Amino acid sequence: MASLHSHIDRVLWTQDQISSRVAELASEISADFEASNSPVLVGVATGAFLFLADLARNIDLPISVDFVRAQSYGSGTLSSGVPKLSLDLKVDVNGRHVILVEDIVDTGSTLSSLIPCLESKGASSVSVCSFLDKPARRKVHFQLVGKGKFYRGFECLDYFVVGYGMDFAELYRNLPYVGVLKPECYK
Ligand SMILES: O=P(O)(O)OC[C@H]1O[C@H](OP(=O)(O)OP(=O)(O)O)[C@H](O)[C@@H]1O
Ligand code: HPA
Ligand SMILES: [Mg+2]
Repeated sequence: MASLHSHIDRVLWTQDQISSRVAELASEISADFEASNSPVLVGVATGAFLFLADLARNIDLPISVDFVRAQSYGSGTLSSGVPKLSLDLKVDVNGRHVILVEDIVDTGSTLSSLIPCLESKGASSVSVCSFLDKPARRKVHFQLVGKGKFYRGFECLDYFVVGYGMDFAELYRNLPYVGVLKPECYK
């Protein structure tokens, strides 16, 4: 049977490169907050699930973890521009520092919709930690107010990438590295 890996044209970040960068991001976050006022990591499902799990395990603070859901890509490679959001948090973020954890910032519309929602729930700051940032595709520039900070793992060139949580048509999220599919697999 053909391997999942045979669908990949090019690996952009290997498993080792990912784990060392995630550890660096976690150290930066650990240094930026006090244990007495530690952040809530809010993962944006589904794409952030692996990054959130790895990041959280490397943070040396008593953090809380929760999820929101956002969907704007469906089964293609283009954003609808209007993310469907589900914001049913279990953790009360009122008066807490929130870090929104994303797999990728692409057009910016998902974060531009989510950040004001977290602010309106009373978060004392909203930061973003995204594994990838693809500035070449940006259409909406998200704003971080006050102490909000943008942590980013790697800058991504203008490729539609898969792996480490990121999908094409709900597949390939389980690849432990990030790569680009062979052209025939995007059909
Ligand atoms: O900056 P943007 O253009 O808004 O793109 C980024 C968002 O798109 C992807 O989610 P998607 O909507 O595909 O849902 P998923 O997380 O379930 O894959 C990705 O996980 C980010 O959440
Ligand atoms: O490049 C991407 N890959 C997978 N999902 C995405 N969502 C936004 N951009 C991407
Ligand atoms: Mg997502």
